[in-house]
Amino acid sequence: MSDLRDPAPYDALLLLSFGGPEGPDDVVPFLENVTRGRGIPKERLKEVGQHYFLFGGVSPINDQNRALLDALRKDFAEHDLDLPVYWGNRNWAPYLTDTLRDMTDAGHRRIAVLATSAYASYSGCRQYRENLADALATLEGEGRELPRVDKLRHYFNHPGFVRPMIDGVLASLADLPEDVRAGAHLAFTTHSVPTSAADSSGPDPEHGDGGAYVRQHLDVARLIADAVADGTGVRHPWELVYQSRSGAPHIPWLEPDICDHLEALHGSGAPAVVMVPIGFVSDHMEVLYDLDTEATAKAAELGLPVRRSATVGADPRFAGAVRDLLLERAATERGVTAERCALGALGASHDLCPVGCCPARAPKPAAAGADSPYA
Ligand SMILES: CC1=C(CCC(=O)O)c2cc3nc(cc4[nH]c(cc5[nH]c(cc1n2)c(C)c5CCC(=O)O)c(CCC(=O)O)c4C)C(CCC(=O)O)=C3C
Ligand SMILES: [Fe+2]
Repeated sequence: MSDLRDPAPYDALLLLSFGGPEGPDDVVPFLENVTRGRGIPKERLKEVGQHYFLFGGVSPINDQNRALLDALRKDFAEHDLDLPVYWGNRNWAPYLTDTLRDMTDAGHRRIAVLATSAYASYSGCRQYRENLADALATLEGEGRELPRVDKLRHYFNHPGFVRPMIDGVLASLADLPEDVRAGAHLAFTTHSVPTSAADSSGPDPEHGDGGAYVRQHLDVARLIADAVADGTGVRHPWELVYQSRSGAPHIPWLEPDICDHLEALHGSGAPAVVMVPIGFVSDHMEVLYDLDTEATAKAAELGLPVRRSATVGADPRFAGAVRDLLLERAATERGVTAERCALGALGASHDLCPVGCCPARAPKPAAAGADSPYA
């Protein structure tokens, strides 16, 4: 086996995700897990609970992760990569702490972690690192010898993440009525976060003006828009907009919201819109409710033709990207130089979050970064 196909020092991969309810009885306890200590207004929680109840209390995220696990295992098997893949969540079963305990007891000592969030931000990166630190602290308290966990770098600009989304936009454009297709706008959407969280996202030198969070999304949006122009011969106007705002109304969050944006586009004469959820790795509830239900109803009310393009989900190219990220990091840990695949203007992201990367409002221990209390 050539060096660059060797997973050592890693002996397992952990897929780390958000988790979601699997039935009506799970919805309230799930929301309590998500919002513990986060100061989200009760009204907002009731409203979000309704989104889940509309879908029988089942979030799509768990099945999406099961499909990704299958795709990863298939990809690893096809590439003679003999590495077990586990799954643990922040907010619902299988819980991260339980999975990490199982992994430790199975003898895994060096674990690579893939979070189902592609970009820098407190919610998308440091919060997962805090969850890893919490889980390690629990296992330490139980007297276990701790494994080392390394979080794989951000993959927003990895070709295996970007290319399936380009195909998705091309498919959505082709699905629009021909008379409105050429004039269609592309509305790239991501999760809104407080502007203070956006401004402090990424390493310190990238703070300010939306931080790494906004810059990374703009880079992906531009990449997709350029590739779509190459593919269709039409340069579709595009914008980066936001969705799924929560929090108190007096706190500023990233804007404009997708629904306001659809209204503005309609008012300025745009004939059609493709909504492109670049901020989401798979069809989360935010995609099914906020885009496919709410924003699509808004567009229907306006008489504006819209389509929502596919998320990456379990696309085999994404599974290949995960293998690539893992082998790249493994080589780096062994002191071997590996190619760091990245499209766009920003280059490959760092392996280890530096001190002060995506800071929390209330500092807590976070694993798998330069400020980790663990080895
Ligand atoms: C940046 C970001 C991502 C993308 C990165 C990533 O994927 O990790 C993300 C993902 C997700 N967010 C999710 C669900 C929720 N997020 C909430 C609340 C919040 N999200 C925030 C940010 C993000 N969230 C923020 C700043 C808050 C405010 C409170 C806080 O600062 O923590 C709430 C509380 C109710 C509400 O306020 O909406 C819920 C229920 C689900 C599961 C969906 C499903 O079931 O399919 C997923 C994948
Ligand atoms: Fe969220």
